[in-house]
Amino acid sequence: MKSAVVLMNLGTPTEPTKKAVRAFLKEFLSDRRVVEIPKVIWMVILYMIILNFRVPRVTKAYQKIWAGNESPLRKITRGQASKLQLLFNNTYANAEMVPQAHYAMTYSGPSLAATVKQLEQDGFEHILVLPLYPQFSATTTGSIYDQISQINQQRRNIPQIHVVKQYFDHPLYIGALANSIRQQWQTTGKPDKLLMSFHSIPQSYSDAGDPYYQQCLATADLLAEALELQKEDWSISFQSRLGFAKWLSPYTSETLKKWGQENIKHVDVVCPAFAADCLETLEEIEDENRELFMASGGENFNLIPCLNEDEQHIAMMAAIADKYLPK
Ligand SMILES: C=CC1=C(C)c2cc3[nH]c(cc4nc(cc5[nH]c(cc1n2)c(C)c5CCC(=O)O)C(CCC(=O)O)=C4C)c(C)c3C=C
Ligand SMILES: [Fe+2]
Ligand SMILES: [Fe+2]
Repeated sequence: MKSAVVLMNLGTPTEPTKKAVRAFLKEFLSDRRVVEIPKVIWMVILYMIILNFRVPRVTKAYQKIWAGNESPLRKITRGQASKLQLLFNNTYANAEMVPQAHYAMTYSGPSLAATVKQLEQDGFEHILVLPLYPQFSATTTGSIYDQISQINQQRRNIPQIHVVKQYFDHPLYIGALANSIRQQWQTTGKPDKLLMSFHSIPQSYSDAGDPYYQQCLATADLLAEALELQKEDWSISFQSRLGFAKWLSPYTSETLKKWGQENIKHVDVVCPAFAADCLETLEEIEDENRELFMASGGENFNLIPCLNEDEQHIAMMAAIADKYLPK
């Protein structure tokens, strides 16, 4: 039986231009899973404010981090799929059983719908979708489930698709994160504080039952335990909020500012909710938040890279896939 694994991430502009950033934000922020404000009100805010005022600023930010001819998120996700393919090629004794590794994006493409269509045409009977979001949120993985439902609605004979809902507490994920942090500490030394910064979501989504917050806390506790950290050695915070409503807190920017003022000199930041470096890590943390910390008294700031194409990260993906794929 031919099987395939589709790694999924959020999506990203095709070019660092206002036109491409606008198209990406328009598609992403029109998803009702992402923004739950009543549609008519949100469309006015989106078209009058976000697409006019946010696009120029965000385009400049993408220009700063652009990697050659593409966005880091796309480059890294494609690299992850290639590395996963290599690992599959090297570990499956029976060549006919080697799964194919692909990648898709929820927004901007390559779309899951087009990827599944191609896989069906190529005779793949078993598809595993692995959203590269360790912590489940309706705003991210939930949208991927929606896209699979849409794919099924368009067919009489639906494809066999499994989805990995979450892996926030997977020992190989925690182990890979701990290893990447220890590696950083071998070169720059142990910091005064380790900040585990997760992408935020609106507080109201969490209050209404989105399990993301609890899963972030669980990841953070497991990571601290794996690193044998004491309570005073680390904190959790939430970044990348948009608009004026309350989002999950404490906010990363406020935490770093406060730490600088409290005479904490050396801080490392790790972003466990991101499987690949992207705008939110390379620009928001590496530039904006570094500047905030330094301006408020900090002296040494390191952003620990996301797991990206790290060997242990790819091995984790293969181990997760192995549980679902036919033997
Ligand atoms: C407006 C609501 C948003 C919610 C809810 C949200 C949740 C969420 N997002 C990620 C992962 C990523 N987000 C990225 C960029 C990004 N996120 C939002 C908004 C929400 N995210 C915006 C508007 C943007 C675009 C940039 C900006 O305008 O600031 C990215 C990076 C994309 C890239 O191209 O590099 C990722 C990855 C998670 C994990 C999450 C909830 C758990
Ligand atoms: Fe986001
Ligand atoms: Fe951001």
